[in-house]
Order: sequence, then C-alpha cells, then structure tokens
Amino acid sequence: MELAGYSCAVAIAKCYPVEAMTKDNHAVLVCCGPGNNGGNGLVCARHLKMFGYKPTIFYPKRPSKPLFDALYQQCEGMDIPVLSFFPSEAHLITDSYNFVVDALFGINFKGPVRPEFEPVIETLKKVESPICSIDVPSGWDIEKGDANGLQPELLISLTAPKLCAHLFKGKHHYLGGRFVPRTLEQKYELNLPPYPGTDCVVELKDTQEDGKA
Ligand SMILES: NC(=O)C1=CN([C@@H]2O[C@H](COP(=O)(O)OP(=O)(O)OC[C@H]3O[C@@H](n4cnc5c(N)ncnc54)[C@H](O)[C@@H]3O)[C@@H](O)[C@H]2O)[C@H](O)CC1
Ligand SMILES: [K+]
Repeated sequence: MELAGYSCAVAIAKCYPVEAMTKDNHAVLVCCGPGNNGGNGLVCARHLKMFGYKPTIFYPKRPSKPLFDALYQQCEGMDIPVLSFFPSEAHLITDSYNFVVDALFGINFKGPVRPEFEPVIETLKKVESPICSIDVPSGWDIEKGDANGLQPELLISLTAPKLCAHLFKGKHHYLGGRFVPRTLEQKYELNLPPYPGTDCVVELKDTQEDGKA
C-alpha cells in the first residue's frame, strides 16, 4: 500500500511539477474510494503534501478497518483537509484544483457504479483539470475499459498494466509498485520493463504496454 501510493505521488510529480501549479497555491484534489485503491489515494495525498502540493481529500465511504483508520489519521496529522461534500459543478473543481487524483476504484470495481458514487464519476468526467488515475480509471471494466467513462490524462498502473490499459488514450502512462520479485514476474510472465536505477516508477511508451495482470 505504502510503496504503491508513494510511487503514484512520484509519477504525478514528474508529470505535474509543483512549481508549474497555477491554482490556489498548489491545490489538488484526491478522491478516495472504499477499498485499497482508496488507500493508495490516502498514501498518495500524504506524499504529495510532503512534495509541496496542497491536497484536499474526498473520502465519502471510509471502511472501518484499522489500516484505513491509520492511513486517514496520518493525513489528519498532516492537516490535510477533507471535503464534507462533493462539488456538484465540474467547473468548481476545475477552477479550484490543479489536478485530481482518481483513487476511487481499482481492479475490483464491478459495474455499474452504485448511486452514491455515480454523480462523483459523472462530475469528474466533465472536469477540465488533469485526472490522474491510480491503477485503473475508476468505473472501467478491467479488461474492456469504458469508452464513455473517465478519460484520465495520467494512468499509474500498479505492479503491471491491466488489460484495459491498452484502451488508455491519455498523455502519460507510468508503472509503479516496484516490489514484485523477479521469480514472480517470470512465473506470471508479467514481462515488465526495467525500472531505471533505483527509481520507483518507469514511464511506459505505447510499445511497452503488454502487461498481463
Ligand atoms: N498492485 C499493487 O501494487 C497494489 C495494488 N493495490 C490497490 O488495491 C486495489 C484493489 O483494491 P480492492 O480493495 O480489492 O478493490 P478496489 O479498491 O478496486 O474497489 C473495491 C471497493 O469498491 C467497491 N465497489 C466495487 N464495485 C463498485 C460499484 N460498482 N459501485 C460502488 N462501489 C463499488 C467495493 O465495495 C469495495 O469497497 C488495486 O486496484 C490497487 O489500487 C493494493 O494497494 C496492494 C498493492
Ligand atoms: K482508480
């Protein structure tokens, strides 16, 4: 969870450097869902704060589990504010935040989106600030994607690109979550690109996206 969330923050900072932020003093929005994808988002928000961004979290459905309570308390301890409601108008998000981290759902989303999250996804689809999706663009089928769904500008695939990553059309695709032993990589024929030196992320170009996860 920690390494995955940290690598997301690193990839985001490479694509949207803090010194390039123009809105409201480096303000960014991190939307966290009820599962581990949301947990990645909480970790990512904390590291973005360390990097000098001003994250705000939207976390409407907190699982009552010690791990997520601890992750949430770490964000509270860093004075990261939490939205008590989701802005109804996309332009309010576009005007207020330099980018949005989509940590709502990952590999275990099973469509269609439930009513409590449906307006969130529909609003995010209209936001003009860059959307940075963790592992899977939220609401996509892990294999077939969703041509009418969220279209992020940055996708950070964790461990290996999912099959739907072939349908990703955004500007930046990074791989993070560098902790798969070579033996497992070979066993599952993940065919991962090498990470540069000690980097925790590697940018994927079109030809490298043949992950099998
Ligand atoms: N590979 C790595 O490096 C790691 C990846 N991780 C992240 O874990 C998620 C998978 O987490 P999981 O909790 O299994 O599932 P999700 O977070 O994708 O979502 C499940 C969550 O969402 C709810 N839900 C499912 N369908 C719907 C729906 N149609 N509408 C509303 N809500 C829905 C469901 O009830 C669950 O609560 C993976 O993608 C990575 O991001 C780990 O961090 C480990 C390392
Ligand atoms: K996501």
